[in-house]
Amino acid sequence: MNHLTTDSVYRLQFKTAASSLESVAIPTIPDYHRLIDYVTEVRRGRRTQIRQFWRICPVESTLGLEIIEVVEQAAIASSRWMGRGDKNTADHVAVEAMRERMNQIHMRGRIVIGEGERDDAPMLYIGEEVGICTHENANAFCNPDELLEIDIAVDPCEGTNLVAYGQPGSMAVLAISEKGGLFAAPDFYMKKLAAPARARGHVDINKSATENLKILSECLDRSLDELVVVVMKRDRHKDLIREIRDAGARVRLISDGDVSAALSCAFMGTNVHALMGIGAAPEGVISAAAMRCLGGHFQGQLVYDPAVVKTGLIGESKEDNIARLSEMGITDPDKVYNAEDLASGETVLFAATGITKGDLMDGVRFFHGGARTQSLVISSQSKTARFVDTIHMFDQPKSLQLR
Ligand SMILES: O=C(COP(=O)(O)O)[C@@H](O)[C@H](O)[C@H](O)[C@H](O)COP(=O)(O)O
Ligand SMILES: [Mn+2]
Ligand SMILES: [Mn+2]
Repeated sequence: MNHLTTDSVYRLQFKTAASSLESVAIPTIPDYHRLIDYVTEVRRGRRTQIRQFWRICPVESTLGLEIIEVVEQAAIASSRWMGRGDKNTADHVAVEAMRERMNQIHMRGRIVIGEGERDDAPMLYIGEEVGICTHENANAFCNPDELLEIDIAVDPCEGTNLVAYGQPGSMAVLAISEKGGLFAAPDFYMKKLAAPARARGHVDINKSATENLKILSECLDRSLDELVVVVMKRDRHKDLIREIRDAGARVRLISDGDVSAALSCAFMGTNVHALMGIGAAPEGVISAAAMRCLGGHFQGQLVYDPAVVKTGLIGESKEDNIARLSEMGITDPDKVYNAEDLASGETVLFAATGITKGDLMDGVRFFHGGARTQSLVISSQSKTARFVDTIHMFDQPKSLQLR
């Protein structure tokens, strides 16, 4: 199935006796007589009784590009509030900009991770439908039934404090998959372990930090003191930080922004070799989406015991938290999720634009009449990680800066 990328493949739509409209991705426009073979092949040998071939069209050819604009617009809006000490506005304007651009895209989207499960957010709330084909009058300009439903996880301003105080590592970010392809993470904390692809499946969240560092050192062919682990600077991580240092590795403390840290693990040259510790679960799913596409290691485990994390997202009682998880269909609260569990869809797309400068992307830079952004778009289908450098012209700029 391929509906999410910009690659030059086609979508064959057909009707069967049992279903109204279905579609499969095909690599080229085939000879008419080969259409049935294609459908059978894609459906892994299940021969399908085609009642009517509907049409062959390019896959959603603009989604990959438009999604870049979604994160770019959110980042630009937020970065106008960089360094102003007002995290709420930096967040709010990013949400507004992201939503506005998203609603211009020819798609049927649904927010599965958004602006808070509990805070009655008016925009990009969980369950909100986005995309032009979800509008009330959509029938006037598109046939919503022809479009695949997609799930979207957003964090329009990941690292609101970082933006407010001009610190590195904030970004506008989202992940997309077909319906059901992203874990609808509750507003809970999550213990996380991210590491480079070479350590994938070797390190394990169930092992101690000391054991994982030894494994990491072997997998990466580095001595322990050549390893750098990112940990969020929180009281809950005091023991973890001591253990990492005692093992001989070095710790890079961050105040916020663990999505950026997880992503950094997947790229050599960032000097980040692991992310350890507890952050928010929704950010865990977004990180997992990127790591799944990049082949990096990511594991997450929900934290529901207030004795482990006392502040923030979760309730006062462990039992209440387990009950809340169970209401959401999470019957094994201790389950360790791999990247493929958290972003299980056949096709996964990840996009981020730096708000402030980070390990992988520059932040938004304004100039007279415009701005320059750097983004990263990762696609599981095309197996690409594209760094996109964009000049935005707001009005008639006096000059365009090359670098
Ligand atoms: O830093 C973060 C804040 O995200 P945002 O609210 O979108 O600006 C995330 O990267 C963390 O994963 C997480 O939200 C944080 O660790 C949880 O909050 P805290 O209680 O401060 O640790
Ligand atoms: Mn966040
Ligand atoms: Mn945020």
